[in-house]
Amino acid sequence: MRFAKGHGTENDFVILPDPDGSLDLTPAMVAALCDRRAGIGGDGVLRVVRTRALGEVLPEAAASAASCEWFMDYRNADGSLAEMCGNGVRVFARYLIASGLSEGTAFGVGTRAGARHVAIEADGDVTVDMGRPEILGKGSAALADGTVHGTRVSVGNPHLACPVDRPVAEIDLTARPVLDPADFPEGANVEVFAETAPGVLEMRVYERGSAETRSCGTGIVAAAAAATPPGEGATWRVRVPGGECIVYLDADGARLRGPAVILAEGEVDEARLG
Ligand SMILES: N[C@@H](CCC[C@H](N)C(=O)O)C(=O)O
Repeated sequence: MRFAKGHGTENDFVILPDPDGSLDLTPAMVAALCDRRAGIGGDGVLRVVRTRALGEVLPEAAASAASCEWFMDYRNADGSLAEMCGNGVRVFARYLIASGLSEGTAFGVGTRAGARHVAIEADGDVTVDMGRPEILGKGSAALADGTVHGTRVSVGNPHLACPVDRPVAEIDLTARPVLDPADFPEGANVEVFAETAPGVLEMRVYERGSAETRSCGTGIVAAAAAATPPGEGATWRVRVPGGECIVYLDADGARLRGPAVILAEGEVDEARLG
């Protein structure tokens, strides 16, 4: 099986080219590929499939994905599906260009949250139109060292973005946050963030279906949206353990700008996985 390995601010992915949708990608196979000792290692898998070959009925909310030639089939490291991945979609775009599957500097990528428009910037960064973050109300999560309170935000996928009044580095994110299932029937990604300078957020994240990761693009947008007064626009630099992204928020929604790297390509023997 061909694969590539890439990352966006150290949120890392195993990329599986499957243009015609012939790969039977099971949750066990995803978990084995993402295993950092017995597999390739990654926070998730990006299956690169033509939208017309996806073999999955998309919900109404994702109907716009049908207009895109390529679909990002995102799987978390535990094999579960996710609607969107903000770092993943930048890396996916970089892969399409590097492998000659797409041309030009602007195109759409299909996701389970709908079409996402990407633009390759002159300096190599990728900017993604992330849609309008939906503010859904308040929520809380029990972490290993206490309870955090924040804002429930949908960026296509579910988030709880929690402002904290101490350095984010001090927060214990070793255990899976306990959430109220009434608030989050599908689970959620939990961000803790603090404004450390005007226009600058420091953030860490515990990702649904993975664990603490070095970055989460949708989480970065969720934190930026939660930190912005309702009805206002803003530009935030969001620093995460794996680097930095910029979020532009205005009446049209959110754009996420950041790096995307493909660093290796090769072949993996399925028979030796997990
Ligand atoms: N790392 C991603 C988000 C991946 C999906 C997430 N774990 C979920 O289950 O919703 C990002 O960069 O947005």
